[in-house]
Amino acid sequence: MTHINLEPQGETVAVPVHSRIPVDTGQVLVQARGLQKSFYHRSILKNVDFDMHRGDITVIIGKSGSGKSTLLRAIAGLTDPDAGEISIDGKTVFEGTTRTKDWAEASANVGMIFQTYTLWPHMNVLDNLTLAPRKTRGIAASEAKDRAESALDEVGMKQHILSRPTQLSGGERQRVAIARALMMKPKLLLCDEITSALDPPVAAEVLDVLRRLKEEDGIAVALVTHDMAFASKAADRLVFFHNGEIAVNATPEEAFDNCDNPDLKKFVDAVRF
Ligand SMILES: Nc1ncnc2c1ncn2[C@@H]1O[C@H](COP(=O)(O)OP(=O)(O)OP(=O)(O)O)[C@@H](O)[C@H]1O
Repeated sequence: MTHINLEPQGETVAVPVHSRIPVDTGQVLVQARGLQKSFYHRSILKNVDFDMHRGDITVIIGKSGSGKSTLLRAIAGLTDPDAGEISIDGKTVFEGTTRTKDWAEASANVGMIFQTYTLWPHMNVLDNLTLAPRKTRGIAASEAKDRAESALDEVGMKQHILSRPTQLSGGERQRVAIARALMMKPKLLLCDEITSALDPPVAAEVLDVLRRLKEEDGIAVALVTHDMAFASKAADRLVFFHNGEIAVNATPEEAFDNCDNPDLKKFVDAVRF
């Protein structure tokens, strides 16, 4: 069995890559323990333990269908696991098979962004950003507008506040989608293949936005991607998903250079460039 360092910071402790992650009460923002999810009797998440730390970008890689999006959707509250526990910012939001009383409040800390932007084409950028906070979170129109301006400023898109999504490039749309996710001032962003449709230089600009958010605001980011070059540039931690399990959780250097996990090596060779 491969041994790698699973400690996010501090001492080096070699543990088997398939072992459970010890509970970490330091800078941990998300803790998922023992997550299980099946679709039509097919097990997609098999006892997954997963942590996200403040100010870290965690990149999740793995074959198509291995369960990466299902994990993000479970953390975002878009898919209920069949078993396990999820806590966000110290509050248990999901336990066993049910959402806890803290779920609604804690879910405001989570922003999710998708490959397809999911922006309303008939609304301008301002309305795209303010609609949900006003309608579902009861935020006043003036406050929502202030937040939208500040979020668009963070991603360098303030000058497009009155544009429609159809007038924007793919990279600009994705930056608007990030701004929309920032409207509720989240502590974590879950990004599902958000650069897959973008050219490499545009993907790099989006990555710069995420880096700035992590560095300036301490936002924790989880990024699902198939792009190994992007993964190695972006990641503080790299999680390799294999058949519904986390096979490797390591720094990129450990994962790429020292890890002798044959499945990861095969995957890296298959998708690299
Ligand atoms: N709502 C659903 N109903 C039925 N099956 C589902 C559902 N959501 C996901 N699945 C199945 O679960 C498996 C894992 O899906 P998931 O999207 O998590 O994989 P992934 O690793 O993100 O894949 P990809 O890289 O292709 O996006 C797939 O076989 C998928 O078809």
